[in-house]
Amino acid sequence: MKNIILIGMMGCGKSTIGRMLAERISYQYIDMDTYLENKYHSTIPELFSVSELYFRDKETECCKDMGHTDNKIISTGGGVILREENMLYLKNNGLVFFIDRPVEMIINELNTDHRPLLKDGVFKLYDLEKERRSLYEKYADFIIRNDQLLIDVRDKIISLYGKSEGANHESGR
Ligand SMILES: Nc1ncnc2c1ncn2[C@@H]1O[C@H](COP(=O)(O)OP(=O)(O)OP(=O)(O)O)[C@@H](O)[C@H]1O
Ligand SMILES: O=C(O)C1=C[C@@H](O)[C@@H](O)[C@H](O)C1
Ligand SMILES: [Mg+2]
Repeated sequence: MKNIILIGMMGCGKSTIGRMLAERISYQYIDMDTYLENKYHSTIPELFSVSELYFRDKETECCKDMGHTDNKIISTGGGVILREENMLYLKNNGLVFFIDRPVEMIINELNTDHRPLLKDGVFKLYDLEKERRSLYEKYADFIIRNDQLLIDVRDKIISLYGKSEGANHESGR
């Protein structure tokens, strides 16, 4: 069965929802930011301190790794949509869900430590969202509005995933 890939802005709920999904359907959960930090034995701020390009190249390598897996719940870094190549790897064997949480809600919760792109303040999130929304939408198989109970978001994703994988199964894909 395909991976479930969660994309969206920093702090939109990918990790929280990812862990809830994994527990519910007994899939392994992978947080790509953590995977990347372990793979390269460096923190994200350390990689960014070389350059953003350096970090983005490492991120692409991790997407390539994910393209060879299945039956995983994968939460991605907020900027994964910046390279088409990343999304081709992830979509190779994954169904993509855009977790769409209003920026005002994100700002209430977000801790900006360890987030190089928010070093000038959390309000940079509005600019990032303006730049990135169309990309999240472009790559999403499904858009899930996250302004409701987390458990309802989880169940919606499971239902859409089940229907999609069931349809593929019946058509022999
Ligand atoms: N529907 C919701 N109801 C209540 N709290 C929520 C909801 N969605 C997200 N949150 C809260 O928002 C915060 C950020 O969520 P989370 O860490 O899962 O986001 P993320 O997308 O993984 O962020 P990042 O990977 O950029 O750190 C958490 O405290 C989470 O509990
Ligand atoms: O939105 C982004 O570009 C990022 C989000 C984080 O998850 C990390 O992947 C990193 O801090 C970059
Ligand atoms: Mg996360």
